[in-house]
Amino acid sequence: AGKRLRVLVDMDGVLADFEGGFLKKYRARYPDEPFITLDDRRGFWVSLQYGQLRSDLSEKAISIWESKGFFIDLDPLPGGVEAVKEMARMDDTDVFICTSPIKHYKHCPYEKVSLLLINSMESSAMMIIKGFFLTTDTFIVCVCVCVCVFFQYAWVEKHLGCDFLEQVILTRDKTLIAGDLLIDDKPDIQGVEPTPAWEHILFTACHNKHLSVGPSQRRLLSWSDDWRGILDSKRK
Ligand SMILES: Cc1cn([C@H]2C=C[C@@H](COP(=O)(O)O)O2)c(=O)[nH]c1=O
Repeated sequence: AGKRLRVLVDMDGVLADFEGGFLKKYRARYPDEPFITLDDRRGFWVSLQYGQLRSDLSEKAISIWESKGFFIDLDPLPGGVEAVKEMARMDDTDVFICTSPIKHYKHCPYEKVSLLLINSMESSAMMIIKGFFLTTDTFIVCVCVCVCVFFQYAWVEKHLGCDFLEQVILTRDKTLIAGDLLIDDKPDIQGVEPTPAWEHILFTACHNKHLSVGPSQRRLLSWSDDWRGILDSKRK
């Protein structure tokens, strides 16, 4: 058998409709605040562009994807789940969901919930657990991390099934992950590894579709584009 092909697929913006889900929830939560249409989106970081619109809007934007169930509620992008399932069935092919956990917690509304949780659970076990954390808010941040990360995992289980949880890689540095292809909507994927093993296929999204990319950078315009041809081009 030939060498096994390893495909890394990003979640937000590639399989899950982060931008659409964000705009819907942002407008619902802040109906009187200015917003950026998907056509006007430029640059990967939503928080940055909202901050440029008005400085306080960055934190308001962040609070949206930190809110309960944001990730699990995201709609799948057309054809993504089907494509990943087909890859997983292909001979000599392994596919992993390679996604970054969120990094901001200061607005996580779970702070309130977890504070009640902690104060109510004054059991000995909780006292021991709390003892491990320097302060209660370290513990709160950890609760937030778990909860937010849980919802990112939960999306995979909901749309790809629980067996697929085996294929999830959560990392803030994708350059460390060995694979042949990385399909991701983020134009610049930086990390500690200057020469990552994978070829980055730029998945077209509202925020990057106007970007002119180098001649060597291949794009996948959507999941109805020829992703099978891209995989085949990497098979030895
Ligand atoms: C657009 C945007 C996203 N994020 C978080 C939320 C989910 C992860 C997705 O990262 P990815 O795995 O797509 O590289 O980044 C942010 O933290 N700030 C932002 O402005």
